[in-house]
Amino acid sequence: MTQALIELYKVIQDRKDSPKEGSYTNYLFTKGLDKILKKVGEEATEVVIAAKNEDSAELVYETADLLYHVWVLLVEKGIPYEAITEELARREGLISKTTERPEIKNL
Ligand SMILES: N=c1c2ncn([C@@H]3O[C@H](COP(=O)(O)OP(=O)(O)OP(=O)(O)O)[C@@H](O)[C@H]3O)c2ncn1[C@@H]1O[C@H](COP(=O)(O)O)[C@@H](O)[C@H]1O
Repeated sequence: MTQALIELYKVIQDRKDSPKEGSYTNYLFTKGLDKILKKVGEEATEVVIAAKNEDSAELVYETADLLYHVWVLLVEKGIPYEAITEELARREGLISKTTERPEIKNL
């Protein structure tokens, strides 16, 4: 899972650095930040709708769409994927500590 997401981020970064004809990713970069933000919002809404419809296949499909568009946003904003993986790892550490100390669970 992590590796697939990292590979996807690298392909998106490569499209930004070396635009490719017919690339949907380059279409988004050409349109700019507002278009990318609109897509992130649309895809997030589609995730919510799929979940409410109890359609697992649709939920998987829309989640993949959302993850892709969020990665496009991060590349556009110049945020490396390591910033996300490190933040998740840091939280994993925090959650372990919280589990060991239930008295701070609600913090
Ligand atoms: N993971 C994705 C991916 N997920 C979703 N999409 C595109 O996101 C769009 C979402 O569909 P919509 O109907 O919401 O949007 P649309 O009507 O096509 O476009 P808009 O006019 O709304 O922008 C579709 O065109 C999908 O093809 C993706 N496009 C590309 N990738 C990956 O990105 C990498 C680079 O792809 P290219 O940029 O196409 O070379 C490759 O690894 C691809 O697999």
